[in-house]
Amino acid sequence: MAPVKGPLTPIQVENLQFPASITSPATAKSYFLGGAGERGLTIEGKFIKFTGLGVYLEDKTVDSLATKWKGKSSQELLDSLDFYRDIISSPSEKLIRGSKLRPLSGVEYSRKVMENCVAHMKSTGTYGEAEAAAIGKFAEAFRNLDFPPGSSVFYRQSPDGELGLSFSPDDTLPEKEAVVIENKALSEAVLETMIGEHAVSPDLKRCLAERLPAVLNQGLLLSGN
Ligand SMILES: O=C(/C=C/c1ccc(O)cc1)c1c(O)cc(O)cc1O
Repeated sequence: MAPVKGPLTPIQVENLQFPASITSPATAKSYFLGGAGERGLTIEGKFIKFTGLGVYLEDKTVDSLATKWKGKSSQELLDSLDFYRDIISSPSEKLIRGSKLRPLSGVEYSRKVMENCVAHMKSTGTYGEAEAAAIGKFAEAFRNLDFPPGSSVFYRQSPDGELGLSFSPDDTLPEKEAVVIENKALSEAVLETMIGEHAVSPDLKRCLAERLPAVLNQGLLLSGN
């Protein structure tokens, strides 16, 4: 397939801007913005938005998704758990940005992410000793951190199972990763908990389903960064 071109735009989630593309300062690898959305919790009957999540994909992800999903409508994609599972397991790198809308401590934030990841891995029978150790490493990476509004966590997921974590005071991708955790089940679980069966951001799922048909059908033209 030719280099992807099409009408991909940046996305705003509350006051957070997610640019239409990101280039890694470490590897010069570029990713396009598949979708972005809010993650909130209902507390005492009120929906409170805590984070904005953006999923960045490599151009070659489009090729791997196109065979099965080209020509499908947004509603068909939204209704297909397999579509999201194919994004999660596609043989390409994904970069996820989780930016804070409200202050959260590293412990508070990571506890929620870990709870969901462990629940998912247990439900699929992939949670064993190696995964428990990987979760320990994940907790340790967040232990002494604080996230003011606007600060970000970047998750780099490689197809061979690396999970790279970077922490940024703003929306810029740091040159150096803080930690790399080698565990495929955990690496995939992070994205699964965001866009999979029990997704913490239905808004992000909807956004991916709305944007990707144009990319799958016409290719990508990054604009308005
Ligand atoms: O975004 C979150 C977690 C947000 C959050 C909100 C309120 C708290 O007291 C703690 C954390 C998130 C995520 O990005 C990914 C995931 O799998 C689960 C989450 O909860």
